[in-house]
Amino acid sequence: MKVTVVGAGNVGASCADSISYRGIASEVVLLDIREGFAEGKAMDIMQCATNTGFNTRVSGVTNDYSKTANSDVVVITSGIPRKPGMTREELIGINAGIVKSVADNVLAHSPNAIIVVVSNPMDTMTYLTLKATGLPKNRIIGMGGALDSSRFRYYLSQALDKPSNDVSAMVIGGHGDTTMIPLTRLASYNGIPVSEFLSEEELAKVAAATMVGGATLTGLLGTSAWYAPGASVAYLVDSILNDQKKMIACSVFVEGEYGQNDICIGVPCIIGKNGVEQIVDIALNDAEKAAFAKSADAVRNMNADLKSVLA
Ligand SMILES: NC(=O)c1ccc[n+]([C@@H]2O[C@H](COP(=O)([O-])OP(=O)(O)OC[C@H]3O[C@@H](n4cnc5c(N)ncnc54)[C@H](O)[C@@H]3O)[C@@H](O)[C@H]2O)c1
Ligand SMILES: O=C(O)C[C@H](O)C(=O)O
Repeated sequence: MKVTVVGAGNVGASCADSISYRGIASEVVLLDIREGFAEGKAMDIMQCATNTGFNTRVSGVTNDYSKTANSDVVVITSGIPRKPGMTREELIGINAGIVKSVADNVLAHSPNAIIVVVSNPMDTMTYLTLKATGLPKNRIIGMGGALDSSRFRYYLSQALDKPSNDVSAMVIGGHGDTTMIPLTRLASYNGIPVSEFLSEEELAKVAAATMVGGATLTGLLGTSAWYAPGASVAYLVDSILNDQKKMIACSVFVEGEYGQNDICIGVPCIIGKNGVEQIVDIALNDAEKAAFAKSADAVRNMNADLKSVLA
């Protein structure tokens, strides 16, 4: 199985590293516009093979899409990241043009690929990719919820002082500092509601930390995060290529689910060889419904800025 990762920067390279380290695909192509950069990242990753024991072939190319031909999955990470103090939404001006041209190039060489969109503002870039390519909605998946959910589980595990893998929790809604919805009511520690162990105040703190998880890391690092984003993409790609049918919160095109239409937003999805195989439309309580409607409005407003790119 072949995966192309467009953008060999922090997230793209980390994603290629995670996919090859875990043997998820037989071939990974990294593509970047910076001369020699993807080639260098690919060579560095390949030189891990004997120490970590993987057999994935990783190669890098400078803007040569012919080398990406017939990819099963294409991950788009090209574009600029935010700096401390910025929101993801501020990246739209530069990233929309990049993502659109990349999506056109990708499709010309891999007409059957499933596309995973990572570039920010991710929900809007996912919507743009869907509209610009005209691909069926099951083949365009925005990655954000997998990362936000892993951060939610991390913060819960810190508050519980227990391992993250014993915690089950999901974040839905937009992938933005104010649009994420950590589903605290449904989070559990080994099947037991977390509210049995943490006070309302502690849970509110965990939810707030989750929502600004990306901003916190950007403040510490000077640019946005990459290890957990790369690993989250690999987790999603694994479910596609190996038809695992995992339930993962992804930004997908909704048509009536959660009371919304004509936007891409984070909802629980069954992810398998056909991409998005099902949207799991669970019953939210009134507060969660209100939060989802507000999040959807913000995502919809952002999409309005795409008019000139999609014209
Ligand atoms: N969805 C998420 O959960 C999530 C997580 C982390 C980062 N991101 C986003 O991913 C994007 C990349 O972040 P990063 O930290 O890897 O940035 P980065 O600057 O390290 O890497 C971006 C790379 O894209 C390349 N690039 C730019 N234009 C290109 C084009 N037209 N074709 C091919 N490559 C091109 C650049 O040369 C660069 O190497 C940002 O928009 C960031 O906000 C999203
Ligand atoms: O925070 C960012 O800007 C990057 C990414 O969306 C993240 O959540 O790490």
